[in-house]
Amino acid sequence: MAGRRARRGDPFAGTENELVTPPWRSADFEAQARNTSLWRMALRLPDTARYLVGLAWARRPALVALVVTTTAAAGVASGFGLYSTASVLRQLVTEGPTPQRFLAALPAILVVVAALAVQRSADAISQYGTEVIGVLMRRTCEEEVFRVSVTVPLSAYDDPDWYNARELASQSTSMHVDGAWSRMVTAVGSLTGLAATAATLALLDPLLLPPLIVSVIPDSWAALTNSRALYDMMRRLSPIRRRRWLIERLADNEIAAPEIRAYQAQPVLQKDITAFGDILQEEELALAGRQARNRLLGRAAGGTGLTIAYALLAVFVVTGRVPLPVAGSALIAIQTGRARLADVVLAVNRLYEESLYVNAFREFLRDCAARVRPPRPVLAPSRPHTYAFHQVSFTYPGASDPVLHEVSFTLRHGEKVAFAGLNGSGKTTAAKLLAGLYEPTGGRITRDGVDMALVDPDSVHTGVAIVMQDPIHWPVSLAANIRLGRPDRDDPGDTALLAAAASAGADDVAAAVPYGWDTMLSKQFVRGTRLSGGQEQRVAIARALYRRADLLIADEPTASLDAIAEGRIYRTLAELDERTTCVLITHRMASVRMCDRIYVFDAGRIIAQGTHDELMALGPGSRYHDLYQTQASGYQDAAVSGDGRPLSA
Ligand SMILES: Nc1ncnc2c1ncn2[C@@H]1O[C@H](COP(=O)(O)OP(=O)(O)OP(=O)(O)O)[C@@H](O)[C@H]1O
Repeated sequence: MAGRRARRGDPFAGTENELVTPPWRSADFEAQARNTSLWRMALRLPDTARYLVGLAWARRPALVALVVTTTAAAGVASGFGLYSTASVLRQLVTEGPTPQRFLAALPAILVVVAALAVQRSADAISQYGTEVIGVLMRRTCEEEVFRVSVTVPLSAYDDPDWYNARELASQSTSMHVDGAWSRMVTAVGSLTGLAATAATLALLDPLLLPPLIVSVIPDSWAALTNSRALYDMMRRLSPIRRRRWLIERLADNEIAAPEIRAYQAQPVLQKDITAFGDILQEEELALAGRQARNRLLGRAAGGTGLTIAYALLAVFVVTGRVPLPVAGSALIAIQTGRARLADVVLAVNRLYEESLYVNAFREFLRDCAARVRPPRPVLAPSRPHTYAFHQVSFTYPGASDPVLHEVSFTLRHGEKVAFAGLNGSGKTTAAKLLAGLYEPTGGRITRDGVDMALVDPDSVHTGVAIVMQDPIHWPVSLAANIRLGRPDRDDPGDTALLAAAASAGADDVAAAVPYGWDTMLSKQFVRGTRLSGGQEQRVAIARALYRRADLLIADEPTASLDAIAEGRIYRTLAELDERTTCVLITHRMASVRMCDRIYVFDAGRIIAQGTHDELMALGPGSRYHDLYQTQASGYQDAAVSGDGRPLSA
C-alpha cells in the first residue's frame, strides 16, 4: 500500500517489482517537465506554429495559401453573419405591421444567408486542404524519425533516454503532428470568428465583453491544466509503456515463440504484463480523477461568470441603458461569443497538447543531429594500405569501466589476421571500432595515417563489410538479402550474386528453400520461410562477400555451421583476393592457424601477437597455447581435460 501511495506522481517510486527498477526511468524527467510548463510552451507556440507552417509549405505551398485564405474567410463570414443577425432582429422588433418589418429585414436576412453559405463552403474547403496537408506532414515526419534513427551513431543505442525520446517522437509523428497542424488551423479560424463576434458585441455594448471573457477563462484553465497533466503522464510512463511493448512484441516473434513455450515462460511474461498494466491503469485512473475535478471547478467558476454576464444584461435593460431589441441581439452575441471563445480555447488547448508532442519530435531530431558527427570534406582513404589502432581505449557510453585499454596494432593491405581470446576480452568491441561503428574514447584509429575522427563519418563505413555474431535476416527475398550491402552493384546475369553465394554456401540455401532466390526470409509474409541458424550465417557471409569490401570483418562467422560448410568458408576467407584485408574473430582455433597474424586479447588488452607457430612456441601457460591445446585435445583419441589429463581420470 505504501508503494501504491508513493507511486502517485512517480510510477517508479516505492515499487518492489524488480522489473520496474528506477534505471528504466528517464534521468532528466524533472528537467523535461519544467521545459514543458504552460508558460514555456505558450512562449514556444509561435515557434511551433512557424515550424508547422514551414513543414506544410515545403510540401504544398499553394494548398497552404488556400487553407489560410478559406479559414480567414470562414471566420470573417461568420462574424458578418452575426452582425447581420443583430440587424435582422432590430428590424423585426421595431414597431409596424409584420409584412413591412419582414420586408425591411429582408436585405439583412439575405446577407445572413450569404454569409452562412460563404462560411460553410470556406470551412469545407479549408478542412479538406488541412486534411491533405496533414497526411503529407505525417508521412514526412514518420520518415524523418526513421531516417535519423537509422543514421544515428551506435552509441545512441547505449542510452536509455534515447529510446524514450524515440518512442515519444514516433508516437508524435503517427498521432500528433498532423493533429497539431489541424488544431492550429482550427485555432486561427476560431480566433478570426471570435474577433468578429467580439467586434459585434463591442458595437452593441462594450461593457458586455468582460463578463463574457470571465465566463470562459475557468474552463480554459481546466482544459489546459488537463492537457499538461496528460502529457506529463505519457512522458513519465514512457519507459513502462516501452517495456510493456517489448514484452508484447515477443508474442508475435517467431524466434521468441519456441523459447517462451519450451521454458514455460508464459506466466513470467504474463506477470510482467499485468504488473505494468496495473501501474498504467492506476496512473490513468488517477489522472481521470484529477481531470474531472479540474473540469468541475472550471465549469462551476464559468457558470458563475455567465450568470454575472446575464445579470449585467438584465441590469442594463432595466436601467434603460440597452433597449430591448439590442438586448436580444446581445443575448445571441453572448451565446455565439461563448461558443466561439470555447472553440478558441478548445483549439488552443488541443494545439498546446499537440505542440508538446511536436516539441518532443523536434527535440528528438535535434538530439539525433547533435549525436551525429557533421559531414566533413575529407573522406576516409579508399583502399588503404594500413589500418592502425594507436593506444586505443574505449568505454561504452553509460559504462564506468573501459573495455579496451591502450590497444595498438597495424593491419596491412591484404593481410588476414585473427583476434583470439576468452569471452568478453574485447575482440568484438575492437572490431566494431575498426569498422567505425564506435569512436574510441582514447587514442586514435587511422587508415593510411589519416585519423578517422577527422574524416566524413559516412565515408568510414565505405569499403567495410562485417559479418556480425548474430546476423539478422532481413524480411526481404533471399537474393535481396545478399545484395543488401551493395544494391547498386552492376551484376549482369547475377554473376556476382551467384559467386558470392557459392563461396559462402548460400547457393545450397537457395536450392533448399521453396521459392529459390525469391523466397522471403520471414514467415510473416507469403512465399516466406525460416532459415536454420547455419543457413542464416551462410547468407550473412554471402552478403559480406557480395559487398566486395576492402576490409572484411567476420565475427564468429561459422559458429552455427556444420564442419563441411565451415571448411568451405575458411577456404573462401583464405583465398580472398589480395585487395581484401580480413579480420577474423573466432573461437575455432583450427581456423585461426591460416591467418598471417593473430592478436590475443585478454581483459581489453592485446597480450600477445604473432603467427600460429610463434604463439604456440610461447608454450604452456601462454593464453594462445592453452586455448589451442585445450581445443585440439578434444579431437584426440582419448578425451582429455584442458590441463591435458584424461577426462575420466
Ligand atoms: N553495448 C555495450 N555496453 C556496455 N558494455 C558492453 C557493450 N557491449 C559489450 N560490452 C562489454 O564489453 C566487454 C567486451 O565485450 P566484447 O563483445 O567485445 O567481447 P568478446 O571478446 O568479443 O567476447 P565473445 O568472445 O564472448 O564474443 C564485455 O564485458 C561486455 O559485457
